[in-house]
Amino acid sequence: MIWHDYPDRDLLALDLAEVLADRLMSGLHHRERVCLAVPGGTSPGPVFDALSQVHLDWDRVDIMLTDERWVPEDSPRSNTALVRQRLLTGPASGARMIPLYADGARPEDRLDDLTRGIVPHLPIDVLLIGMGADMHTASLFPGADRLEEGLSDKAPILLPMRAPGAPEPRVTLTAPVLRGALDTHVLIMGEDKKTAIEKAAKLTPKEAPVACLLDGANIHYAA
Ligand SMILES: O=C1O[C@H](COP(=O)(O)O)[C@@H](O)[C@H](O)[C@H]1O
Repeated sequence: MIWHDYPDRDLLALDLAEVLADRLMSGLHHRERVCLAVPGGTSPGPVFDALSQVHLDWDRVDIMLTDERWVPEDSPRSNTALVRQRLLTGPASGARMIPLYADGARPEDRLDDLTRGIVPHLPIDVLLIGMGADMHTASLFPGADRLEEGLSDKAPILLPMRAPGAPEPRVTLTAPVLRGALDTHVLIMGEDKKTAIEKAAKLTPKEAPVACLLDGANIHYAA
């Protein structure tokens, strides 16, 4: 882990947005298009606000979520809605969003379509990812029904996931896809998450799923 401490959450958001923008720009020097994967949940909003205002060639950026809750876009729990409202706005509105949700009663109904949409954009160039205090990352939750499959080196790209700690079914990128990212940034805020990530570094991914991607990852932290 490469640890980056920030004096407060506002500075973290501004500085991390700058780091991500730099990495995207350097990717765009070498490739026609770059892929940025981002988390949902409560933490990344301020980073999205800052990143969306940066002037770069957003028309050449593909954005996908690390995971999605199986809820329609008008739900306050939709990660897709968060990205549309806070990241795909201003200069960044030129970016293309790769869907991780489609109409269907269950994630299984649309998994193949969603996977087909993701494949051409891999590997992820820049990965921003979150973590819950229970050490889940993306929607790889401790105790989830398909966690073992999601952590396996042979995992498919995308898996449905159901877990005691998740109020609705999920879809999630799996460990090999997340580990395959060229550049990884974990965003954590609050003492409870600091304690959790330090603990996770000493556990197996089955016990602490975030452990599957900590090797060489940049951890961005503010209390
Ligand atoms: O449910 C989710 O939780 C994690 C952590 O979210 P936070 O609210 O504690 O920041 C998030 O990374 C993931 O994308 C999301 O679906």
